[in-house]
Amino acid sequence: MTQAFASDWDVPVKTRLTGFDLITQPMLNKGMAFSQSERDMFRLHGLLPPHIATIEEQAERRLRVLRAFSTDFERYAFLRDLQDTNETLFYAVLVRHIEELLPLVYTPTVGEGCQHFSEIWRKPRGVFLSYPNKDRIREILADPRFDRVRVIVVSDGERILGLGDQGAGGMGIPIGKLSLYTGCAGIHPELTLPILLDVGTNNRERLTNPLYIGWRHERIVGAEYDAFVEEFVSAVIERWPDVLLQWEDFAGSNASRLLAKYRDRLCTFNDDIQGTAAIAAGTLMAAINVTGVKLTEQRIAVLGAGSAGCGISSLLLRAMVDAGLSEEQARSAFYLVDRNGLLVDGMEGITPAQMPFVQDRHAISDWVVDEAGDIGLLEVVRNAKPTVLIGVSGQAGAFSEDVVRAMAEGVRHPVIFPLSNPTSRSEAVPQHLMEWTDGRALIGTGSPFPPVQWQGRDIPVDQTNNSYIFPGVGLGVLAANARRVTDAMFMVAGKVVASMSPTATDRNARLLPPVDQLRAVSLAVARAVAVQAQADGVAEACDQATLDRRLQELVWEPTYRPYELVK
Ligand SMILES: NC(=O)C1=CN([C@@H]2O[C@H](COP(=O)(O)OP(=O)(O)OC[C@H]3O[C@@H](n4cnc5c(N)ncnc54)[C@H](O)[C@@H]3O)[C@@H](O)[C@H]2O)C=CC1
Ligand SMILES: CC(=O)C(=O)O
Ligand SMILES: [Mg+2]
Repeated sequence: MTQAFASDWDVPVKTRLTGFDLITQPMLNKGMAFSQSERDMFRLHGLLPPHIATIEEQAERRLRVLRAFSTDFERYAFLRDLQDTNETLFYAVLVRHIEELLPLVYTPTVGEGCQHFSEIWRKPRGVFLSYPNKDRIREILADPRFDRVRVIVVSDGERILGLGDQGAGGMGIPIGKLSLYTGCAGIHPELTLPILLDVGTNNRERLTNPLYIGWRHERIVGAEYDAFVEEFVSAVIERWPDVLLQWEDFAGSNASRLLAKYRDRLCTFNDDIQGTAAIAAGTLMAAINVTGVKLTEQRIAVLGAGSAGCGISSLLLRAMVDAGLSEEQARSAFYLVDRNGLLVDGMEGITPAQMPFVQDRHAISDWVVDEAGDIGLLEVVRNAKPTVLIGVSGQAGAFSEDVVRAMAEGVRHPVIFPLSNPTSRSEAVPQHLMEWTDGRALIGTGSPFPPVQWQGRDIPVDQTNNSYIFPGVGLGVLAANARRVTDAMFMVAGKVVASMSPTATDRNARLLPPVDQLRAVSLAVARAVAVQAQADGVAEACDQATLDRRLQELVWEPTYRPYELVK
């Protein structure tokens, strides 16, 4: 099949496939939308009912079925099946109904999809690199079907959202993330490849489930794990020297280590560290339009000092330094709280990523704490009076009434972002946050929530999720032909989202553009990221017109093109 670009929607797709072979190819199948002449040419008569449908009609039929299911998990399974049957139609439905479908193909329902991946597995999608196949990685990736791949999302399934180790079921995440690359940024599905590094699982439920599809073995760790990942990355570089590799949902200990190891060897980033940082920073910048508290005056408490917590803190620290603070002043504005409480100097087990954010014991020596001297989130909030509270701990309800009321006593407009996914792991429910702060909270959540009701009004809840960032970063990298991904590219991505915030012109408006504008957001992010890549010297310089043309060529619209038979 030839590559489809937006600009050549009327250029015929050339294929040798006919009959059943054609309609069972998800990327080529049009179902009942094959025209009469295509049915003649490709010997499709009898394989399809006689009616000739439009894509709009097909989309409507699928939507009716989707809406008739009683659970979101059934809807997830139905959409996965559609994606594996007729990919163009899947994206046509997704793009037209992004707000309704995003919670199904992505968080929260994708979490359930990963937990039950083995039960609903039907057709192969992407690549499973299982540890017993460690000597066949190059052979597997050599498949000509992957010749056009330009973006990979890879996971080892160990930290799936806030749901922990899902083993091979973690494949749901790379598939879901790449669906957003196409749905939000228009990157053609053929350019994307989901990969699952199946290195075992320590999840007993998965291991003892007779239907489990993965390698039935406990996780390999240490030198064996590192050698496997090294083999994978080397094979990727050899197969696709210019590919963009996105790491997703690796456990904290591996996430930052692997990023540091590989970020100078290929074009790569970790979405949980860097993408999350950009959307948290962008949403905070939008909140500043409302609160009027400058970035340099913010005090930031973060619950969960893992990949996302340290990534967010690092990017915000950089932004504060850019805004005029010294590094030391900026560091002192962060209060990172993990399982053992506030990170303070001298604490055991501090990781390199946490190190810049440990609080000086002397600086907090006058804090009022209980007799045992424990410094948990409540003590931090009472003493530090944070202006911003961010949750990336995966601990449902961790922003308790005590914590939130204490925060609301200390600041006029508490900025509260319970970012953990899926919904069941959110640190707070927005309606409670509104009630406990007398309507003063500015809220952003990782997963979608219904509007909050306050004083007779419905107030939308903004989804502070890296889905506002990574599709656009990917598109920008591809358009610029960037060789590396820099931190500045994420900073600019966050700023672009903030610049598109409705609060930029109306202080009473919501913080983020609504989800149904994700395509426009991704395009704006892509443009800025591509320009930043050039400024950072990781992409060849090109003029704006060239960049715009490349972006236009890359953005695929899910419509059917005419087909031509290759004899
Ligand atoms: N909204 C968004 O776009 C994103 C949300 N997330 C969510 O953030 C959460 C964390 O993700 P990562 O940072 O990648 O995971 P991680 O495993 O690297 O970090 C989680 C941290 O929370 C700490 N933690 C666990 N229980 C705690 C407790 N009771 N009190 C304080 N800290 C505790 C852990 O020790 C760990 O350091 C997940 O639920 C994930 O879904 C992650 C990335 C993006
Ligand atoms: C959104 C995302 O990347 C996560 O929850 O892991
Ligand atoms: Mg993630």
